[in-house]
Formats: sequence, structure tokens, C-alpha cells
Amino acid sequence: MTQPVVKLRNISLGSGRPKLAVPITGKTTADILAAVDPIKMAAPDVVEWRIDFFEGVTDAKQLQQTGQWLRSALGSIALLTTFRTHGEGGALELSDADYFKVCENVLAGKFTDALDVERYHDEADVKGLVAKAHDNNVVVIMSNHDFDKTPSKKDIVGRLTSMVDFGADVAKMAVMPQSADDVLTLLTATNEARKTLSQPVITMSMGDLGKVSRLAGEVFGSCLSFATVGAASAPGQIALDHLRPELEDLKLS
Ligand SMILES: O=C1C[C@@](O)(C(=O)O)C[C@@H](O)[C@@H]1O
Repeated sequence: MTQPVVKLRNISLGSGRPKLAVPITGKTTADILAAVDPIKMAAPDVVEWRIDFFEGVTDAKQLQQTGQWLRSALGSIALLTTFRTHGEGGALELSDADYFKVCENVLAGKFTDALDVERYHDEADVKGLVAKAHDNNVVVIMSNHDFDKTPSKKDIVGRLTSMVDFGADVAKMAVMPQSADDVLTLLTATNEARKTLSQPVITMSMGDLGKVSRLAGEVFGSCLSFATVGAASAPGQIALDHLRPELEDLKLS
């Protein structure tokens, strides 16, 4: 199946070499804004603001004000906003109701280009949030994370497929390998999802064993790779300065 290219501000997800995203994990507004200059020097395609690290995340005013400052500091770089729940590797435990409230506050603040929406919450709530994001012209990157293991190929493809069925513009899955076979499972699932799904996918095998998956997106079909400028947001992320030339070397002509 040919996937549509998903436009995220001035970049296209799903065509050419995988795009590069850098996380910001600052706790305070000052930390968050201080991260911007070094990141801009490294010139990623996307900045991911991990709001679960932000101490003002549950205060709508602080969240929206900081988001708006971040948005204008980033210039033309696309902004993805993510609240990663504790059960999926995030920094803060929130009730489901509070998770959806925070995501709605992000949309109401009108600062983000894309929103991460975790797939495994109540179906109606997830679909409602997707609809609100789309009403606000915000791209939905739907996600699921397994920090303990790598599910079977069938399971990974099934989860990515269900994200697309729930309205995701892009479907994302991060898993933890225990062996080289697990990394192959993730790559095989990615290749299959790329061939069968109607939307682009993002996948990664985490930790040191999985680093190769962060380099191989163009071959196997993952359209975005998370890399670091400063702090990492998940195990196995590679410094952007190293990853970019590697992706160029591996570019398909
Ligand atoms: O979903 C992802 C991918 C990720 O977990 C990684 O392994 O690079 C990092 C997270 O910040 C991001 O939200």
C-alpha cells in the first residue's frame, strides 16, 4: 500500500530519509527554553517536548505559556508535544482523566504541530482526542511503548494497525529487545507495517542492542528517528551529530 506523506509544519514524514527528532526533557520553563539554542544549532527536523518532565504540566496556564514561548523560540522547527505516562516509560504518574485533560490543554494552547496520543487508553477517549487534534490541525502520532520486551511480529503489526484504525496520522511503537532476534522481529514488523498500512510508521528497538534500528529506518520503513542534543528521553538514543551523517551514508539513491 502506498502511504500518504504526512506534512508536519515544513517537513514530510514518510518520504526520503528518516527525519530527526530531538527531545526536550527540562523540568522548569527556564531549563526548557535554555535547551533551544543548542538544539537549533544541531538543526533537527522535529523537537519533541516531553511535558511529563515539566513541573508545571498540570497547570494549564503554565503549560500553555511555556509551550507558546517554546514554539516561538523554535522558529521553523516542527514541534511534537508528548505526555508519556509512567506505565509507558514516562516521568510522571497521572490518572487517565488527567492525562486527557493535559492533552486537551496542549491543543487549547495552540502551540504544537503534533501531539503524541497513547493508544492504550479508553477507545472513546482516544478517538475523541484524535478528533480534537484534527479539528485544531494538529498531526496525531499515536504510540505504544514496551520497556520490558519485544512482542511478536504479529502483535507489533496488530498494534500499529489498530492505531491507524483509531485515526492516527502516524503510528509509533517502541519496544525493548532482549536479543538480536528481538531486534529482527521489530525490523520485520516495521517492514510489514510499511507495506500494509495506509499511514507512515515510526518504530524503534530501544537500548544498545536496538541502536541499529535507529539507523535503519529508510530501509525498513520507520520515518522518524529520535536522537539527542544533551539529555536522552529513552535508552539507546544516539547523538544527533553522529546519527545524521550515518543516515546520509545509508541513504538509498
Ligand atoms: O516515543 C518515543 C520514542 C522514544 O521512546 C525512543 O525510544 O526514542 C523516545 C520518546 O521520547 C518518544 O516519545
